[in-house]
Amino acid sequence: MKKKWQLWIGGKWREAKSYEPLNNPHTEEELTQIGQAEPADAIEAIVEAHAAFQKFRDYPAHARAKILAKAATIMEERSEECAKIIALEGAKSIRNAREEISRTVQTYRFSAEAAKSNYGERIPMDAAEGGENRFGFTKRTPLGVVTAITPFNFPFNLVAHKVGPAIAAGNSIVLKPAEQTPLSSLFLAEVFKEAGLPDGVLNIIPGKGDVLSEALTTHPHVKKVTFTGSVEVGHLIQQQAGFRKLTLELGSNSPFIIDEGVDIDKIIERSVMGAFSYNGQVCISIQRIYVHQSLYEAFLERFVARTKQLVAGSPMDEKTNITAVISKKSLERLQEWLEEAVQEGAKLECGGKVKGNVMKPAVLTNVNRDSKVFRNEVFGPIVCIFPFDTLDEAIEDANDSRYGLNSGFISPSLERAFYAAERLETGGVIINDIPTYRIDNMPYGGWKDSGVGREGVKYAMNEMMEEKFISIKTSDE
Ligand SMILES: NC(=O)c1ccc[n+]([C@@H]2O[C@H](COP(=O)([O-])OP(=O)(O)OC[C@H]3O[C@@H](n4cnc5c(N)ncnc54)[C@H](O)[C@@H]3O)[C@@H](O)[C@H]2O)c1
Ligand SMILES: O=C[C@H](O)CS(=O)(=O)O
Repeated sequence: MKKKWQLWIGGKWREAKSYEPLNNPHTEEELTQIGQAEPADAIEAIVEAHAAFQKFRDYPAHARAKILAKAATIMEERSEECAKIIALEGAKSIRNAREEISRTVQTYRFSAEAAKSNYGERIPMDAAEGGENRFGFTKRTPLGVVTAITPFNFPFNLVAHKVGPAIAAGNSIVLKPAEQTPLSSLFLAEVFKEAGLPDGVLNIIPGKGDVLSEALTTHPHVKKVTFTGSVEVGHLIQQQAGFRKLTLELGSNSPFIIDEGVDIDKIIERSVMGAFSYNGQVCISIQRIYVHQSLYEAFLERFVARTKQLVAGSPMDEKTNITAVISKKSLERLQEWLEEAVQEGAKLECGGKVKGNVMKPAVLTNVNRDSKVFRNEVFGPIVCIFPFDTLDEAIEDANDSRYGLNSGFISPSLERAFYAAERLETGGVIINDIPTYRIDNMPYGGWKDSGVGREGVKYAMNEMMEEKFISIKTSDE
């Protein structure tokens, strides 16, 4: 590991004015020092990106695809090294970290394919009087400089969901990674250099969000801002970005409905993983489980029993399920919300104890619907379980949220599945599985406060392009 990391601007490492230590959230040991970009560095990166775009916009699709495919292969070859980076800086269990890397490789491969599939539409001009002897079509063209601000929890793959589509479209990028997990992004400097990406197309400037936000969202060269993170910061960015194109991938408190007639033995493992994978620090983590009254007691008993078996330990240990949450601040908030929920009437069925920065996964029942663990996004190892009588009641409860990213519904009845799918107010409805399901080519994004726009490589790429209509008069007759 390098002793310190500089800023990656215009295809070169540049000295930062100041450096801050990056600590391992599990051991609290210092890993390295990270250069902190200032607004002037952000502007320099934007100017470099703008200059690089002037040539990169004309790179043919096959050349962009080749760079992306090569980057994917380099990452695949170095996948264990990448997984260790996530485990060290994000305290993600090494098994989950490996899964993230294998998805990241695929996200870059999807991006390589998307680069070659930028189709337009032929418009039937003669459908309107006056449209005879004209040929009309649409074409999508790149925007220019895209700025990307990313969260800590999937530091390779959620960055890939921005960098991959941006390069596929022919844009240039300035990336500001999360303060907690900058190493995963800085690693890309080497990967894309080796893959043949021209200097200046990808710039990486770690630093503080509030310090860099204005430059990244308001500079005249910036044509699109793509943000993944909390609702609170998303709203600030939306206010700053004005009329610029904007994608906001924000938080949620995902519901999972388990209908009558379901074989619960088949879903316990998946439900526990959906609630507690990466300590619940996943935007589509299961936060609220609604179980049909006829299954409630049995489900609760088995869910709690399996939760108690989860192994807490070091992220580097192959057996570990539960690790340190990302920061002390986050841990304190989780403890506060848990205590408050219990004071407001909830029953703590298991978990909640804290050792070091690790919280044992907590299961709550009888939760008051005004408690923060119900209303807000928990983003930690706490899940709430409720019984329901009728399907309408479960759907109404699931929709009782300001968020709407993914929901899950499981039922032996196709009719009830379609009924629920029509009525659940979320960007994705995952039938017969948990809401935590995502593959990287599916359209993905939120309703309500969970966001604006869609990712999932092809969808993100389309939102990083401008559509142009071209009409050609083919004859004077
Ligand atoms: N919908 C999705 O696809 C998705 C995916 C992952 C995470 N998330 C959400 O992200 C959140 C957790 O991640 P986090 O803690 O890193 O989120 P966060 O909002 O605290 O930080 C995200 C990014 O925003 C930056 N930032 C912070 N303050 C800023 C400001 N004032 N202006 C501009 N940028 C600022 C941070 O430095 C970081 O890079 C959760 O809410 C989670 O649900 C959503
Ligand atoms: O944290 C939210 C992520 O979008 C989940 S996933 O990595 O895309 O599955």
